[in-house]
Amino acid sequence: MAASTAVLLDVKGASRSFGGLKALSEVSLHINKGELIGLIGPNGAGKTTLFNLLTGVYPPSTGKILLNNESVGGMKPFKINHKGAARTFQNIRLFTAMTVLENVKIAFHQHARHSLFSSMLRLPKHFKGEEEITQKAMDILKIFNLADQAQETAGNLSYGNQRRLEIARALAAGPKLLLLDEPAAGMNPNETRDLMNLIAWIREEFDLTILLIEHDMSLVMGVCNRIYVLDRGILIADGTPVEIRNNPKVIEAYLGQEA
Ligand SMILES: Nc1ncnc2c1ncn2[C@@H]1O[C@H](COP(=O)(O)OP(=O)(O)OP(=O)(O)O)[C@@H](O)[C@H]1O
Repeated sequence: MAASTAVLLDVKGASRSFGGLKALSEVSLHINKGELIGLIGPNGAGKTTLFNLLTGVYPPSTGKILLNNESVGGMKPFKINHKGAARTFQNIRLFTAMTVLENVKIAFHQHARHSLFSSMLRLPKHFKGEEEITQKAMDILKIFNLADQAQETAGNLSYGNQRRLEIARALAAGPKLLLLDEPAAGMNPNETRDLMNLIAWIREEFDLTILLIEHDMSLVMGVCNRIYVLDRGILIADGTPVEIRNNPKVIEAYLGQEA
């Protein structure tokens, strides 16, 4: 899909400190609607901190975050989620004792239209809502090839499938912006390739804009339109995959990590 030039996410000079540590310094970046953008950088560069600011886990110490032209910096996570930003976590966060289907349904419930009042009173509208949610959850599980395991306990899924279920849950919120924190971590090369194809596909299918943190460089280079590079809290580069691969600052940051 050709990315339109309308800006969906605009980060202006965002900083975040923890005590004396500046985890992010004056970071400015933007993502246009429909883009698939990579966010890379050595360990401790501030990638997850940026996700945490974008999703309301922490407010920025300074700076602005605009989602669809609306200032969302400092809003509570559920509010930003309702405004259209959903994420997955580096460490998988599922309800491991519940079924695969229940995991997705819970995510839907947070966005269900039927009111708390009708749910409490178990009005007919409630049951209609339940049926609809079950159907929608099953539809998403089908896309992720998890429908056959809908009644399986989530904790029993393979690691790769647990990661896929996390993304399925994030999609239940009907996001415009999907933030994926190392979605392929711990996957084998085949699982990783399948996942990347799936991410490219859901972007089209759900009309998504995606920001992806990933350590696997070939993977980021293969799927992303543009890439931002953080190092020690500072944005040191942005550009196309080819530009980033040849950028001396990026090469130095990564060599510095290995040294
Ligand atoms: N809640 C917190 N309290 C204190 N320090 C924090 C907190 N969150 C992050 N940091 C610090 O901020 C810096 C950036 O961490 P962050 O997790 O954002 O990096 P990262 O690029 O995601 O790293 P990795 O690739 O290792 O996941 C690190 O020095 C980290 O220890």
